[in-house]
Amino acid sequence: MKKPKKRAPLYSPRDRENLRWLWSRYLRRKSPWLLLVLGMILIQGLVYQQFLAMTESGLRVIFESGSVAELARICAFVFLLFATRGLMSYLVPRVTVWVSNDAIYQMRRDLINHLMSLDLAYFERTKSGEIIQRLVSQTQALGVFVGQAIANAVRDAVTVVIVSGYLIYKNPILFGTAVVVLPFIIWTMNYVSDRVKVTQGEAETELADYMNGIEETVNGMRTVKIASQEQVETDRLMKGTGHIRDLMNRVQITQALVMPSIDLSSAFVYVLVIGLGGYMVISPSFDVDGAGIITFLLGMVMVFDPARLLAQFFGGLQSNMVLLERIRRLYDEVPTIRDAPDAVAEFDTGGDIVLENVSFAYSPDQPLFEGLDMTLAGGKVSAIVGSTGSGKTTVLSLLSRLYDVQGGRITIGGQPIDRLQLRALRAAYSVVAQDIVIFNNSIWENIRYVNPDATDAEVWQAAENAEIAELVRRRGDAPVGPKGAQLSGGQKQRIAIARAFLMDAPILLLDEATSALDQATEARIKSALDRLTKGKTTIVVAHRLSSVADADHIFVLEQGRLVEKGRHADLLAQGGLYAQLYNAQKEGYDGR
Ligand SMILES: Nc1ncnc2c1ncn2[C@@H]1O[C@H](COP(=O)(O)OP(=O)(O)OP(=O)(O)O)[C@@H](O)[C@H]1O
Repeated sequence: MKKPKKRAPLYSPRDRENLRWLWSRYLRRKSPWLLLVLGMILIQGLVYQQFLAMTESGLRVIFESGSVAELARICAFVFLLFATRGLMSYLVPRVTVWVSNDAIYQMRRDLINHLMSLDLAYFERTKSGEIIQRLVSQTQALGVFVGQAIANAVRDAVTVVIVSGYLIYKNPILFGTAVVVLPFIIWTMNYVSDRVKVTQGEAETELADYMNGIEETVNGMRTVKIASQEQVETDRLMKGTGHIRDLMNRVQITQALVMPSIDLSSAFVYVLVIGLGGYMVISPSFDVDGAGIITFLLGMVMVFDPARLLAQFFGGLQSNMVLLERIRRLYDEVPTIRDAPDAVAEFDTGGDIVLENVSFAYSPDQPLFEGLDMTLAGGKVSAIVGSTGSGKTTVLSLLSRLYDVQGGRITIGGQPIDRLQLRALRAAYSVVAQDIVIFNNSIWENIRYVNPDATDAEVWQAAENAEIAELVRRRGDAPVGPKGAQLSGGQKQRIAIARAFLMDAPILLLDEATSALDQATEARIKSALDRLTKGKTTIVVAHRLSSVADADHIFVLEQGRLVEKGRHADLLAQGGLYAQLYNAQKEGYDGR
């Protein structure tokens, strides 16, 4: 048997909570202004009521007394009334747009701050399209909703209430008969709202996927072209485009149902008023005249227009509830990596870095480290080697708390790193990472990024040390393209090395820092790096074992386990994994 479909509540508790959140966080502080808006809207509603009263008097003057002077007075008053309404129509949006734009500004600011505080893991599981969409289009749409839609809806509601009140006062029987269509209107609104809400949710998800797809294609254009996958990418994007078209059609077609149903009900009401109202004028048992009925009909017209807009507003409200929920959900994400309440900024940056019984997994079903112990001696060069995927980069990520250990602890100079202020901890590292982030700016600005307070001389010195000064001179202020697209891999790597020189932090993390350089450049940079690392705690991750042969300590990882440790010569003598890897590479270089 088919289960009866349960209707989702029109405004779920979560919707109500979201609205409360929006109000208390972004709008309440503007309450005096909003009260002013409400006052102006009330005036607009009263203008309509007064207009109806004036019309009725005017009609009586025409039909009964025939006084031209009286008629002129009424006309002047009606003009004044509408001039007042016009002034309010200008002032209301001015205030509401200002209030809403400011609220959206605050919301974007909070979102940006919140995003910055989130863990790296959040960005690894969230599509960037989704984040962009929240910050750009969803907040914008919400702003328009708050600034225009709500103000208009309040104005319409006030008009409906005031004019209806007046009509009830004038002719309750006629009004009571006319509002029998109300349940039909409410039913239509509910039906439309539910459908719009569901479809809007699907459309938002589809849009985020779409944006993400575009971003992936644009960023991966090199691979797309080399693999001749333009058609595949076109098809993929077109599929998303088609989905969005279909979903938007569904949303808008559903919303379009509102208008005809209201038109039909208004036709019903007009016929009723003319029929029943006309009968009341003709019949001697009612004290109603022609002027009263004409005015009543005019009043019904004046009520129906805002009522129709109100119904439309309720249709759109559901979409905005979806947007509000999406934005709000971002706040449900809480950073886990943050300063402990008693975190300290001072610590012995030159001390040993010790991993004690560390366990860590990116996902619970795939543990990487289980009880890893390592001592990376302060002031010395430690190398971490091992086959690909063995966990070398992860060790560096754990040291800088990009992720937190799930068991055991990491200390620097005896101080657990989760007791240190994050800022202070991260400022202790100069990092040359594998994934180098280059901004679409000049090379000079890219180097300076890590230390905006550095002097020109310091930036030049860093560029000289990293063997990139010549390129800086040649390119001048020219931007390097999105993500440094106009640079070679080795050039990007030298920018990263220059940054490390400029940071000049007490601990150096070098993850495959020179892997993209030719041997001559590598040799030159290495001597500069040797000067940089002197006396500093240095941790080097490298595949090319010859480049770490002179490290003070070498740690060999295999699938997250520490399998060997020692100096180069000792490890070779042991004849274990290190010796095997070294000999295999040596054979490769020797071309045998
Ligand atoms: N952000 C991540 N989310 C989930 N799994 C990850 C993530 N980063 C790495 N891994 C997984 O963790 C394991 C260790 O990765 P890691 O990058 O530390 O290895 P590595 O030794 O540095 O490798 P390589 O030499 O290839 O750079 C790998 O199996 C990898 O697939």
